[in-house]
Amino acid sequence: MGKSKKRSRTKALHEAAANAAAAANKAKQQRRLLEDDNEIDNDDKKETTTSTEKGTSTITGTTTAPTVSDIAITIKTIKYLTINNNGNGNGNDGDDGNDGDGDETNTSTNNNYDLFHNSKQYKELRKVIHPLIIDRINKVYKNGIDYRSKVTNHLQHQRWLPALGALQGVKDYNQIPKQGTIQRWVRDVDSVDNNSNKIKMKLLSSILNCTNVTSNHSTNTTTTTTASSDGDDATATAATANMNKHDPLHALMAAQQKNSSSNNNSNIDDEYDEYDDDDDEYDNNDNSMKEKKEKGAIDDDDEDELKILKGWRIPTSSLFPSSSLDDNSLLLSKLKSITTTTGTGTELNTSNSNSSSSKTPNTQTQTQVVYREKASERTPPNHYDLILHATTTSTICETTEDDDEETEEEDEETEEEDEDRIIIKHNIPFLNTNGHSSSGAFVLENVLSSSECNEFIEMSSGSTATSTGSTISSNIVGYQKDHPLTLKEPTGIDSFEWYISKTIHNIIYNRVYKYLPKKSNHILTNNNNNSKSTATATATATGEEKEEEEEKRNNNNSNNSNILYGINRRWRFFRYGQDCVYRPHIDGSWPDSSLTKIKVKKNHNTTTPTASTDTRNETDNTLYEYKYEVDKTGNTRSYLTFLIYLNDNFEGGETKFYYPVTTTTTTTTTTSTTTSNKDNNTDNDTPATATATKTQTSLVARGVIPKRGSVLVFPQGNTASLLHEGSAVTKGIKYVIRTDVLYQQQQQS
Ligand SMILES: O=C(O)CCC(=O)C(=O)O
Ligand SMILES: [Fe+2]
Repeated sequence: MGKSKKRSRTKALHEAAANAAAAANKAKQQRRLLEDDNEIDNDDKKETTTSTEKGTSTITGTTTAPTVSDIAITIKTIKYLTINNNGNGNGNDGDDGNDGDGDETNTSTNNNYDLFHNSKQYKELRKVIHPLIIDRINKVYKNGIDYRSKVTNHLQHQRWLPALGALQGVKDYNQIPKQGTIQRWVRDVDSVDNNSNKIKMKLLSSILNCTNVTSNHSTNTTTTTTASSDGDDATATAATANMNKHDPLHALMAAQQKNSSSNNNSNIDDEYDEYDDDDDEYDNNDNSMKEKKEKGAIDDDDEDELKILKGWRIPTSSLFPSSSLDDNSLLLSKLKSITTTTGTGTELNTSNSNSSSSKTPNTQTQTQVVYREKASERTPPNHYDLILHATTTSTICETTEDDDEETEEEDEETEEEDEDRIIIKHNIPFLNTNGHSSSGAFVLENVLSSSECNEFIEMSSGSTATSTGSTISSNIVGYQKDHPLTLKEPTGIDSFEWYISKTIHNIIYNRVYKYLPKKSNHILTNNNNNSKSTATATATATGEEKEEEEEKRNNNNSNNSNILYGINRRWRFFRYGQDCVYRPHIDGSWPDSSLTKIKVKKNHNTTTPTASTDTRNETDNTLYEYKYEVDKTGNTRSYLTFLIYLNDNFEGGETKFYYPVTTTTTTTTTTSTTTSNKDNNTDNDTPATATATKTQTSLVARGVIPKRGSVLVFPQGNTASLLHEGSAVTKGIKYVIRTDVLYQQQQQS
């Protein structure tokens, strides 16, 4: 590191220390002001809070005087009460004042403040509001400061550095965020300017660090340095090595600790709020970032925040495939039988629709729209409708209220046909070491044959392309563009949503069943607020409301054992064009989806499909309606992502995971202070050693290289918080199917 860098860091430390000292002194002064006024009676004093250890502030009922942070809260509260509410005392409305929710005033001036505290004219007012203040302190402390809402708020306003500070608070106070919250944070961080990649990585890594996956990968390094200088450098090294030099907050904390120990005060909650008071100053505009860099808070010279490792490839195996088995599979014949005879009557698989296989059933399977969500109603709004297709058979007309057209014989067939199939399960080594030992991420090789993959690609590609840019309005199967209104251009990741038939589900499920965990003890939460713009049918409540509902549901269910239920039949086909990337995200947990075929009435007219349901004339002119429902069971949630790779003849396009790795470096520095021994004319070295341990967390990215026909399975949501992306496809086109593995809460007897 250059000398000037070191100097600027030292300067930043001094500044931080000075700021901390000023804050503490100011708080102390205010405390004196309140006490000197004799307005805190003894009872109130007893009710104030004390903090026994960092991060746990409780109402103790002792007579301990307020801590600096109590006072800081008080000060902010008074500011709030006096300035925001004209001193009428109505501020005690449940708003936390300093919770970073944006309500704090920036217009307060020291003049107002001093006037309020010092002037006799406000004495009566001070008396009146004092109980309110105490009440506020108690309230804030009882609930603890919610650093999560601070993070949310800072991220929403693109205040990246304050967000980092608040994230540290979340971690230190062990405030585990909900799944939807983590997902939102990751999404918000995605908008960090690409030029500020360092801060972006830091934020992502901090987010991952404060999830309930507490342990990280970790490495230890021991470095021994011998310096024969005058000792100054060694002292400097030892003094700074204990801090994570990337983190301005750590520097600040260290400075505050130093300061607070001399002030005999070890609890300064405001250490996480260093940047709070001047939010605007730290907004993410280039100037402020530049300024921060100049102040040494962000060090460009330090090691990379993100280490990208070479992609991981499934070890090669010579056991399969058996091509004769592939070409006669029931799955293949089922796929080949699918035609689109509704709507315009366009035949989908012109080359295959007449192909005969020994197992080709006697039925014509058709696709039709079973659910449609208007482009403007999608989350976020899109230029294109969301269309869910399903296959239905035309020759078997059941009168049951069931969408599952298959016969029992077919069910048996699905079990028989895969007896010879060899599937290999590969645990993903880099997600299953150290801290991620319980991530349970794995790849199943050879779930689909090459021909089956090709058939899926052909089937999903359909005969339509949305090159006109208009929303598909027919029943024709085909990929659809994804173009959220917030973006100038489409994402380039086209999608096709298909509610697969029970037979297709059973074929795949039978193949993978024995490799899937049969039980999950995790609390499975639902999150319809998912990243890509694919919303579910029942998404009406807000994200927060849904999270609350979910939490209630989970609380009512003390036994969180969930048993394997099946694969979500709503499949999302994604087609990545050149350079397209599915940006870093954490997959959400989803409820089950179902399609019910309801016999409506006899009708001789042909009907046109409607938005959310579809009607169709069967051969006997019975009218059926297909009702797509989400969360019909009410107790089934997904816990694993199930990603099927349909091809691998492209470049790039890894499924890349980001995970924090903590490196602990112990540096022993030996300094020799040379004293001359005149008597025997030799130099006498008196070595002094200083040992410093430095812990640094950086983000590592490593991809799984797609292999055709294999399935990547990994935990979703906050069960593992696996941050990942579909990396850019650098050449060719990538096809995947994305669905989830569902688990059902066990009924209590
Ligand atoms: O395409 C990939 O490799 C990743 C896709 C993904 O993360 C998703 O669909 O949730
Ligand atoms: Fe994903």
